[in-house]
Amino acid sequence: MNAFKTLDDAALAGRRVLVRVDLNVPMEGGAVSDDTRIRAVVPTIREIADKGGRVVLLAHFGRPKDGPEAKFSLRQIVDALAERVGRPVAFAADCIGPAAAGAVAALQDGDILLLENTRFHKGEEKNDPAFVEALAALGDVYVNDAFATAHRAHASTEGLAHRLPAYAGRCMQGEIEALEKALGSPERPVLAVVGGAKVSSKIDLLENLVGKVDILVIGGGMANTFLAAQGIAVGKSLCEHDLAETARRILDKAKAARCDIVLPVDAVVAREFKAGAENEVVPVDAVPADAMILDVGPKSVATIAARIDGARTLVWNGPLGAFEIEPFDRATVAAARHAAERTRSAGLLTVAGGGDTVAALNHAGVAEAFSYVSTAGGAFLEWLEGKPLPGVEILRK
Ligand SMILES: Nc1ncnc2c1ncn2[C@@H]1O[C@H](COP(=O)(O)OP(=O)(O)O)[C@@H](O)[C@H]1O
Ligand SMILES: O=C(OP(=O)(O)O)[C@H](O)COP(=O)(O)O
Repeated sequence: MNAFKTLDDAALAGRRVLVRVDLNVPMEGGAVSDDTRIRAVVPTIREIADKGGRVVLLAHFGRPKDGPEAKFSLRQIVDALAERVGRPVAFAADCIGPAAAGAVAALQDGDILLLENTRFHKGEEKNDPAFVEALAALGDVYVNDAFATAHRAHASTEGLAHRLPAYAGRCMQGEIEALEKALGSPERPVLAVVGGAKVSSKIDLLENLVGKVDILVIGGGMANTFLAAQGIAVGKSLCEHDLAETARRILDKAKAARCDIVLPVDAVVAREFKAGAENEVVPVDAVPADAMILDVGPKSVATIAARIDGARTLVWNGPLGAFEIEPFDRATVAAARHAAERTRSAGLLTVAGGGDTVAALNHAGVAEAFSYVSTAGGAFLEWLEGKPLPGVEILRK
């Protein structure tokens, strides 16, 4: 049972409906390379439009630092979105002000409009009341369908719910129901795999996670920070050296909580971040000073596979390597296929999430074989560690 209101409770006909979605999709060569997050919000968009609502979509894209930048523009998503929804989607070059107001005023019942990246305004991440007001002026009703961004207390994910009648969209509703069903009381041992590149925004949550899971495999860019914290030289690898103390604290907490931490013992290193770059496998304590770790090595993959064999539940966020560029996809693909095989043959419960993680599972051809795939990475992990998600909590009020 959900304590929050859903689209079943909302009067939508003739209303301007501000719908927060997560369109933070992976791109390659200017095109959407994995459309999972787009497809996830299509039911909500169509339902609101079919009920006569005027759909005004709010979303972020990437992490722009200083205002508008073409590479972070949602304009590049419009065609892919319109194609998946199967209807025209208009676009406004700003999410507040005259451009947005004009585009919203032009909408007829059932029309769909996407507003430019909310993060082009500093007020978004600050949840600034003036920015919330500017957004709220564009709508009569607020729907949050962005579970993957529900761990952020931003203007479009949290602030608006204070100002307008607020409802959960179908993706948000479905994610929470599915995660509660799958992981409400997970069978042990529970194995978590955490990798990826968002080290600073995800490392803190590992402190609670080690109290919830039996084994934590750390890979990807995240592993480099833990290796460096133990005095291992990681060359030019993606690594947040200033988080060494945090990493050491997490290792201590894990020991106290009897959570096994599994770090890579070998690595695939290269001197260039590009497909087909010359590479070699080295022990993690022999990374050349001018090279970077782009994947975990084969010995580490064998250890991860053995840990998967011993688990009853697997939760996964963050690729083990830079899977977008071959051959640095090998560990992620091998581990994903192994997990999928254990799901089929041994009833392992496999739950994975995150924009790039889902893309990696699709790349490995196993997303369908996992028990459940969430659109969310960081939000999924925070949900798992038992932390209230601001975007969800405000809907429950
Ligand atoms: N060793 C590494 N060095 C650099 N980037 C890495 C490494 N391992 C993984 N990555 C990158 O991490 C990114 C995904 O991280 P993240 O955004 O945290 O995952 P998700 O979107 O699934 O939550 C991918 O683009 C991948 O290339
Ligand atoms: O891609 C996202 O999260 P994820 O990388 O944890 O899956 C969400 O869109 C949130 O993005 P953010 O981590 O820049 O706030």
